[in-house]
Amino acid sequence: TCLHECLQELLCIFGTGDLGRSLGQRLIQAGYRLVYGSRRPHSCGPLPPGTQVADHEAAAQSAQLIFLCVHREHYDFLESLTPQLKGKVVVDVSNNLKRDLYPEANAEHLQRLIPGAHVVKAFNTLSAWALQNGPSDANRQVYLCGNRTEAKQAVAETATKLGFTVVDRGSLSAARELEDSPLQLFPDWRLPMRLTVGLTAFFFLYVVIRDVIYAYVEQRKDISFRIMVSLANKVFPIVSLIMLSLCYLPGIMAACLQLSRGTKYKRFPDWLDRWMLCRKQLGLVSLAFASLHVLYTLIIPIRYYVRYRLAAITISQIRENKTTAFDTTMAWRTDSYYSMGVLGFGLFLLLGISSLPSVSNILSWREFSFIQSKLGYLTLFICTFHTYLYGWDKFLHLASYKWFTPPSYMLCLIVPSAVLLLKMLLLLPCVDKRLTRIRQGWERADPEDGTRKSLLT
Ligand SMILES: NC(=O)C1=CN([C@@H]2O[C@H](COP(=O)(O)OP(=O)(O)OC[C@H]3O[C@@H](n4cnc5c(N)ncnc54)[C@H](OP(=O)(O)O)[C@@H]3O)[C@@H](O)[C@H]2O)C=CC1
Ligand SMILES: [Fe+3]
Repeated sequence: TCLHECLQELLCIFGTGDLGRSLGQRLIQAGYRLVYGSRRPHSCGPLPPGTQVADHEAAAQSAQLIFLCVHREHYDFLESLTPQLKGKVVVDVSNNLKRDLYPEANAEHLQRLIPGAHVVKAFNTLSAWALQNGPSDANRQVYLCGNRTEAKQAVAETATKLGFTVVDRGSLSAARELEDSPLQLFPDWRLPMRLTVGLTAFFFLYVVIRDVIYAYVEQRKDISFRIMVSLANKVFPIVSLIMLSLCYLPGIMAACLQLSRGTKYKRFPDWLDRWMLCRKQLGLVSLAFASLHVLYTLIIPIRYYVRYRLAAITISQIRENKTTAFDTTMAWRTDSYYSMGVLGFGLFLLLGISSLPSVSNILSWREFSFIQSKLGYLTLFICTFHTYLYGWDKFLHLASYKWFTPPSYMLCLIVPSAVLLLKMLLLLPCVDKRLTRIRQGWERADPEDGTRKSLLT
């Protein structure tokens, strides 16, 4: 048994709660020997088979590596264990319920409590559930940080044996960041979401006032039922088209900045940087709204209101014994409008698919930028054209401007039209040549001046 015991390292876990049990089970499966340290070693419920349990003192004494699976609020009891913990590696796995709950990171607080021990922060980004199920593709990484390299190495070795990939994040001062990371709520999505909500609210109010309230005030007609489908199907494509243009606007602005500065070695303003970094999210929201537009359009024929109107028109024509003549222009107009919509949406799907990491990873940089830039502008152009076709001849009719306001789709066309116009200006041979020279660094390259290169190459 001595050989057996000497080969298998003995580890210790403080705390017999959810995480303590799950972690223990994994450690046993990986071939470690394990002793739990508990306040009540004789009544702590079922533990993974093959483990021992002792009081904190005895457990700490017997192992070199101790996982602390106890909430931060209860750390105080460790102070009395100072002699047993001297020189030991103590792993802090704790998380907080909220950001900035304490002035100090849990792991740093722990290191101050037991200065003789080597504290390593690790495993906190995994859940007890993930540990129990073993590492899966989506949850393979263990982040760790600590002040002592040997201590980190010991923890990294254990994590590797459990099948995780270890990412070293540096000294214990990185603990705060590691503790904050499970509490993050889609940080990259904040700006795009605010924009989406703002634009949606604005255009919704706009169409409610302009369509529903206007009809009520001017003609005493209640068409509020239109909010559910008709108005929704105005707001979604409008927001989608604006968001798609907003994807491409920062790139154009960056090019204009570079042109006016005559160099690429100068940092962009912060807001532009942040805007560029959320282009993917802007595009995805836009794609989601475009899909909604497609679905809403598909249900138009089964709407009660539409079927009622169609039947009413047909019946009145039968009664009056009349037939309306076939209008070829109308056929051309509606068909090209639908066709552009379908084409635009198809290209848009392609853009969305190629932005998936598994797809973009197999594309070369040139292929990726061809799809995202060339096909992206083509998508924007087709979707804008689709909207112009929808307006057709209404742009010049005074009757379309109720209360001197343009229809919502005309209002929204301003942004994509401006983006496309600017892009065409940038494609003019003389402008394009100058921009290429700036981006190749041939023109007034002064690296002294700038701290960062542009995101666009
Ligand atoms: N659950 C999860 O998915 C994850 C949890 N964590 C972190 O792991 C730690 C433990 O979480 P979890 O296992 O869920 O919590 P539990 O409440 O399930 O377990 C905590 C354990 O701590 C011990 N304990 C409680 N009070 C005291 C005290 N006053 N003094 C000493 N020991 C005490 C108890 O063990 P005993 O009775 O044997 O002494 C108890 O079982 C937390 O810091 C948490 O943030 C991190 C990532 C994921
Ligand atoms: Fe449309």
